[in-house]
Amino acid sequence: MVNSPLVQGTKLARRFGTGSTAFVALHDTDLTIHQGARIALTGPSGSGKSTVLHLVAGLDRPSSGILSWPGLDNPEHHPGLVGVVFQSPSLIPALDVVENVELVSLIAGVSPVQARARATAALSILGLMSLADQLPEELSGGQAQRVAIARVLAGEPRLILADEPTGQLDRDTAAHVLDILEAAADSSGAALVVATHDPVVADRYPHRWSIEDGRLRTDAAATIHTAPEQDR
Ligand SMILES: Nc1ncnc2c1ncn2[C@@H]1O[C@H](COP(=O)(O)OP(=O)(O)OP(=O)(O)O)[C@@H](O)[C@H]1O
Repeated sequence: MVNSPLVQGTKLARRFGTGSTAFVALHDTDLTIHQGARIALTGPSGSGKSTVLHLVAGLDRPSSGILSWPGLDNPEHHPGLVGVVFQSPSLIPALDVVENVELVSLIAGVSPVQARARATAALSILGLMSLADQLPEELSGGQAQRVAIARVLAGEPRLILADEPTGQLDRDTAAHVLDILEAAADSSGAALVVATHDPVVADRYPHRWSIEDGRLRTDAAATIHTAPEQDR
């Protein structure tokens, strides 16, 4: 359901190291991502964008704070519900496109027949079936990134996190990849958070989170705020 909370973070923080060399990559932060939200996460290099995405994706654990999934029956667990698109598509070279896309389902224990059906559906929805038999080395950078998005869609995510998904692409190709990313989110009803340096990319989304030195800021319409200064 749109507008009900999907993910909530309470006083999330990430510190690296200990003692005098400790580094705070994310200061205490409360956040909410609503079902179906569209959010751009902007900030300079090293500001903490990937840190935020990795925590929400469950790829990293907060040093303190709690991440929960109130929109799910069991709010503590979210396996397979988050799809992550990285700057580099990271396709497996020995597998063709449809095999790359179905792999995530196979690893999750889905039957081979159903995994192939999910992969074919994802490629069809995104208009990529013509690439199904190609090997990654035969794809352009933009095509490979679109296949990586199909791979995320085949996992049937409730949330898609994209970390500089167009950072290696020219403007026109980037726009095409973002169209595909948004189509994937629309078709699955997933919320979408896109981390980017690029204001043109950020302007595509109605909500804006910005981060500097591990401190998140937002516009009034967005769904995230940092803790008061005295709490940091
Ligand atoms: N494993 C780690 N150990 C120590 N410091 C780290 C580690 N991972 C990230 N950092 C630091 O945390 C800060 C935030 O890094 P992060 O990768 O989140 O930034 P970013 O905004 O995504 O940068 P970029 O846009 O360049 O990808 C940086 O100063 C980085 O050096």
